[in-house]
Amino acid sequence: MRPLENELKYLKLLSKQYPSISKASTEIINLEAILNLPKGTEHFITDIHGEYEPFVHVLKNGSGVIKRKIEELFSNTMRENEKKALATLVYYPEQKLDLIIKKEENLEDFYRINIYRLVELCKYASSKYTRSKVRKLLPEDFKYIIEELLHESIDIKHKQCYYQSIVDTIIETDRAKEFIIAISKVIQKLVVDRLHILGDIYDRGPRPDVVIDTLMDYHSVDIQWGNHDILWMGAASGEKTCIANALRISARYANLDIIEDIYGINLLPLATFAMETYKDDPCHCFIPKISDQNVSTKEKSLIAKMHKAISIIQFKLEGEVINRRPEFEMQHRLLLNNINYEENTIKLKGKVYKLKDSNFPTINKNNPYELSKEENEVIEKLVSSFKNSEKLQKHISFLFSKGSIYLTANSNLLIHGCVPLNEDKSFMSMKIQGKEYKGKALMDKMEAISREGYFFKENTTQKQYGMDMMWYLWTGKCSSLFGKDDMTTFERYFIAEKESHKENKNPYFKLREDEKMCEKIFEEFNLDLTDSHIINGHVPVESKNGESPIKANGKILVIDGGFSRAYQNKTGLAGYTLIYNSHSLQLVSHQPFTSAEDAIKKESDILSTTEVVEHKAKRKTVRDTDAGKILEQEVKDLKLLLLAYRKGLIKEK
Ligand SMILES: O=P(O)(O)OC[C@H]1O[C@](O)(COP(=O)(O)O)[C@@H](O)[C@@H]1O
Ligand SMILES: [Mn+2]
Repeated sequence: MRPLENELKYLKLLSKQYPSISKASTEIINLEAILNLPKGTEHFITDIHGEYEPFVHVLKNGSGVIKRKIEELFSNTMRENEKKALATLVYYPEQKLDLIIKKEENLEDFYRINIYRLVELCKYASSKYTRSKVRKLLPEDFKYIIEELLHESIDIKHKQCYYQSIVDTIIETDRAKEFIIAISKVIQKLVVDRLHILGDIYDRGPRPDVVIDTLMDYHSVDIQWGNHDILWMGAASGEKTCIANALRISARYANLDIIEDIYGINLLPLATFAMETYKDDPCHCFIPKISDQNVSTKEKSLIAKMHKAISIIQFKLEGEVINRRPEFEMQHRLLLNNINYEENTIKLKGKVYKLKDSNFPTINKNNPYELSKEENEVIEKLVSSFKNSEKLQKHISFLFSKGSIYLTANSNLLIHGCVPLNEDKSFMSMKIQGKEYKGKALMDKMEAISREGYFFKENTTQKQYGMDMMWYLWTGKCSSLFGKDDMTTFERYFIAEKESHKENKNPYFKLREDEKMCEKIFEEFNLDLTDSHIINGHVPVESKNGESPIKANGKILVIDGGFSRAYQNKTGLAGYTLIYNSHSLQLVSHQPFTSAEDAIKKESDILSTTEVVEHKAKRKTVRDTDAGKILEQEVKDLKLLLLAYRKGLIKEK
């Protein structure tokens, strides 16, 4: 068969890279070899909520994968405590070595034994990758040495001397510490081929910035945005309502100093305004949730005032967005105009409730959504601080570049919250700029618009619309990130009756239990009906009440297990992670983690239980993955090129 004209053009281009039959056929052989290798391990983590310590630990131990490899490799040759020590060395090489160097009497001996063990472990962990892939993961400093050590077999007598001499030289030249650190990091990288973060890096916990810095340093990662992430993305774009919300949550969890110290956002204007405006107000509904005993009563009282000030600013600003975007259909969230400012009550869904707090010194009852002059100044200054925070901008542009609303990866659909559905199982639709969208198309559209909110020029209508969309994604009923009909923030602060706090989850959360519904979703996202899964975070799985994270006969996995300390009493756990290797899909549940310090000093690993969700009858190879599909296409193209060479349609160089 003769290639078509366009095909021939393309093949000529390809021939520049593979100018001869031998070059093209070597590449085919290489690609075929890669296609037959076992699929790399994927690691899924969600809802980190600023809890950097357990997150970093789970990342370092690969959800238990490193421990398992040590177990498999050294089961009969090492004691339990030695295995633990080796694992800790791989997780925290710098810190552990600092401790060891101080107290170890025979350091040389320690180095020799551990370098040997680490090289063996590294060999084992790299066995399913090609040499070229492993080479790419090696640090420049030790690239050559590690490669040599990995590919030498010390059982062969004459090579033993060679191996010994390399190790001796490492120790003699005083490079053992650096070498151990380097090879430990290579092992950490080898056990996870791809990391998926299913959203909610931000809010509630202490250091989301450390989480993002860690991710920026990670060798292979993608992110599915959570509602708390999009909130910060909107805030960094300059959207006032997002800024107010993000600050409100930071005040609620007493994390304001981090905003100042890490992101360099000046909170003085807000603090001064709050102290003046709510001077004699105890702001009792706004006392922050603090577990830290070191925070003084005075500090708490200041945070409560700032918390109230920014909350009122938020409610006013939300009114503005709701009014300028009727297509968001959020008019029912206009609450400030339902307050009876004389009687201190509010009318909601036909019922009158007493307000727990009725001191609103900045609200003009005739125009409750209007910001006071001072409030306006505060928020304008905040907008400028958020936009000019170099570190925040660096973090948020990383979320844009590595992230998306959803991702399909190796036949799995990854979404933080849900696929918005109606009760009748149809996809929920929303009118955007005059056109109806639903299902996959709705998510694609919302993502495209959000990107405009960050990347478009200042003061353009597209940018403003994009920024408003990010706020909608935080709280709107058609948002796949939020997945509820209402966010009852006002009610939670001001009304005692719990019935008013209720937020109804999208029907998806019930319907997803049904396998048929999952199949409909797979179809919508062009995924295979039999082999696919949906992976969600967002809603903590109440495992202590018997809820299972595995739903719809294994088609859905919900892995929000409560990294967030604030939610651990709900779940009874400290988080789930998911591992997808060439043999199986495994769910790992983690017990609370004390601290990195304990993990290093006491070698106390996180206690994790692994459950195999699905065992693959046939081991998955690279050929079965998305990357494999691309490689297969390359092989096909190269075969066509070979044919063209043989027929003389293209000349060899
Ligand atoms: O427990 P908190 O911090 O007060 O937050 C409650 C709010 O958080 C939300 O659950 C959203 O956060 P999540 O994405 O973590 O669920 C809202 O629906 C709710 O109003
Ligand atoms: Mn969430």
